[in-house]
Amino acid sequence: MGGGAEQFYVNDELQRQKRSFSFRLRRSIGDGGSTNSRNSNNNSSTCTNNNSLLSPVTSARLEVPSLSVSVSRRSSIYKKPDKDDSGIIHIVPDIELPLMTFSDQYDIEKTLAEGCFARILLAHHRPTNTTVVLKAVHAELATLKDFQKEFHLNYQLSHHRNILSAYNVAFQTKDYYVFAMEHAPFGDLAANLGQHGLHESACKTISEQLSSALGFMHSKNLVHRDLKLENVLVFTPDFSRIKLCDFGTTTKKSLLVHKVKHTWTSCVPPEVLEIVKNERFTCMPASDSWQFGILLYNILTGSPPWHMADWVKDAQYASFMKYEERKTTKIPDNFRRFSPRLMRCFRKYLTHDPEDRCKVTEVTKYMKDRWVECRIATSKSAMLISPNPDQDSCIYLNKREGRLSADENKLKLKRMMSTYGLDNSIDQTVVRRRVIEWLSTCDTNFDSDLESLAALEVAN
Ligand SMILES: Nc1ncnc2c1ncn2[C@@H]1O[C@H](COP(=O)(O)OP(=O)(O)OP(=O)(O)O)[C@@H](O)[C@H]1O
Repeated sequence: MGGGAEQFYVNDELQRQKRSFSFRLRRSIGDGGSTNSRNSNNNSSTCTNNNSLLSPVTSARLEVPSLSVSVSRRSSIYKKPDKDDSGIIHIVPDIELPLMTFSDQYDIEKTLAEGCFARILLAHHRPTNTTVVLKAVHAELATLKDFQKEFHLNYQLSHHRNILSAYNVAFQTKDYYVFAMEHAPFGDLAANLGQHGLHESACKTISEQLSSALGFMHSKNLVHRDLKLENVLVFTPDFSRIKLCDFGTTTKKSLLVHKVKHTWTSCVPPEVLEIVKNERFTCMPASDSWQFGILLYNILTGSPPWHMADWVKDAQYASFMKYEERKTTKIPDNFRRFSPRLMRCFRKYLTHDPEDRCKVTEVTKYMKDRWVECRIATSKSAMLISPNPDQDSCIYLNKREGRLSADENKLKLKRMMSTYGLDNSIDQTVVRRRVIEWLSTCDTNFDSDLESLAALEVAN
């Protein structure tokens, strides 16, 4: 950046794969570093780095790690973390942030969102004629170290196709620490969800991508810690490309942390809910697994399964916990719409004890199964199911039934009854004869009708 505002990095090896405005990936990583968590005044990992890694280049280009290269080719930066967790990704470099104003290089088009700590701005980067999103973190709400850590992790994780790409561009203004990232044209999952959730196939697509992103982070011994609808960005209307964002609370596994502030209580795992204020606890990937389970339920239904994972205060959680611990076989009402296979999956993600919780990638084993069933036809909660004709709901099935002709319905009923050994073949001739006899005893004026019925019988 130097006198200018941006920082650009070069990696000859990846140049071939660069996008239209892409750049080259820097490779040098300093020694030592420090990490602080924005939300947890604790701070847990300690690193320092004296190298200023963001060496400027002269051309005005934005840099983002190429997404078309597989992770395995990313040599030094993405080498598997050592057994002692000293993976290089955990070393947060001290980045010198040049002071500038937004208008030096950007036209701010609009504010996309105001997070708890940051403003998210849609901007046009004039020198490269590129639309970017600027995450402007309030300088009085975050330390420089917090900012450096979030930027560093986001940038380093950008190689995964389901993790938001950050450009290698960071600067500070009078009030903000700022870094640039790609724009998600369809906003976040919360904005795309609707009252009744999404179709099963969309949920499968989302969960597969998200579990892959989180699995990638876990393989680097990183825990996201703030998985929620608002932190999943949508790039295509059919959800075939979604990306995880917001690495402000991401922490190295096994470090001592404080609770994440400013999140939904429904997303807080039970073991974290139990922690008293200011107490610290060990950060484990199992908390991402929990949040993944909550998010999965949320996208399937449109709302979280309970208000908080406290079996004393929350009856819905209490009934799930009883079921999950096999103290009852009664499926909690709000889970009745799901197939046994998906219930098995939920049990693994939403196990009360974090030690027993599955890995975040477990969901991939359930992709071929049916997830939503019509089991709740008689339950009260049936009314909660989406009237959306694409939704796998009883309401939808009933509507569809209504469209079938009476004959088709009779045929279906016959087939179903014979499956259960209830073959009810009725001799129509006998029925008709009985009706004729009965009518003849009722009303002598019915003669003509009787005649026509008798004629019908002969014809049959
Ligand atoms: N690249 C992007 N493209 C489009 N929208 C974005 C992008 N990044 C963030 N947003 C929107 O801004 C919101 C806030 O972003 P982000 O979570 O990064 O900020 P934050 O201050 O860390 O939020 P919080 O701490 O409240 O979760 C997101 O939920 C999303 O709706």
